[in-house]
Amino acid sequence: MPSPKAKNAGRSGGSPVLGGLAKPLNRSSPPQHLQRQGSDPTTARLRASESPTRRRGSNSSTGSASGQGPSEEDGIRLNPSLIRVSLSSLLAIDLWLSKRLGVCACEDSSCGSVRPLMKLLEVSGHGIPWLVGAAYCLYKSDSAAGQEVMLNLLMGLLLDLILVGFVKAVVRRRRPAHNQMDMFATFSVDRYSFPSGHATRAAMCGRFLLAHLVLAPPLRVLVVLWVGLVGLSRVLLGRHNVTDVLFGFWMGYCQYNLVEMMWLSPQTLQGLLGQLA
Ligand SMILES: CC(C)=CCC/C(C)=C/CC/C(C)=C/COP(=O)(O)O
Repeated sequence: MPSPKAKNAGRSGGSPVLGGLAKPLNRSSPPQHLQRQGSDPTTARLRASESPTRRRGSNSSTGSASGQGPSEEDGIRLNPSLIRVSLSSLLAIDLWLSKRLGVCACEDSSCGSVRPLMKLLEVSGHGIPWLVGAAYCLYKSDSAAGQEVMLNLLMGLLLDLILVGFVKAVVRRRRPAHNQMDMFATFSVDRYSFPSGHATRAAMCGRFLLAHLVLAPPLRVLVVLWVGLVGLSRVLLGRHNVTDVLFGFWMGYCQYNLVEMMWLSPQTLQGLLGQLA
């Protein structure tokens, strides 16, 4: 039987790639007023090299007066679009992969038969069982160390709900189109998918259990396995994209650090209660 270890006791339309390159390509085409001066494309190109934009380019250290290679200015303009292209590509891969992995999204899906198992994992990472469970253990615990641990777990769970709700409300990323919105007990922000609340909770609670309960090695492995499976089930059920879950894991991991920093010791608690009374 594990015993608690108290802290004090120890979709956009066009191709993203084309979108990113469109601007630099447009810059090289001759301006309209130059084209009007002569139909000869060579003359137009020569006159284009005299335009203020070109002149500025030729003054730069890497210079492109001869029209060879990108200027420094081109480099500066290319970098942000390179970042944008990389992000768009990552997003496209994320959407594609998440759609392919959503094999339990409905009963008719390729792995629809394992959907009940995935939903069981969903319940195991839901906020309500965790809150009720922690409150019950707090009530039943007859040692100060146990009460301290359960109180801090409760605080962590509430903190998780607040932080995830805040990020979801700010980012407002829609859930995947193939998701069936048949989850039980959700808040209004839970129509958004970034980050996965189940993933943050699983990561935070997993770390919490490993740090504060004395568990036999097989049980420790089971906790880590459970965290991973809860995250995987979010994608298989079609509830989330892969990045929602990965970010959720990272956020939950950091949330645990926050819980440790804000750890309520019996002394702090007594002080707080004393101030309230
Ligand atoms: C006492 C109290 C405020 C309880 C609320 C518990 C509750 C309804 C939590 C929501 C859990 C939930 C459905 C999160 C969504 O998880 P995702 O992984 O789909 O983001």
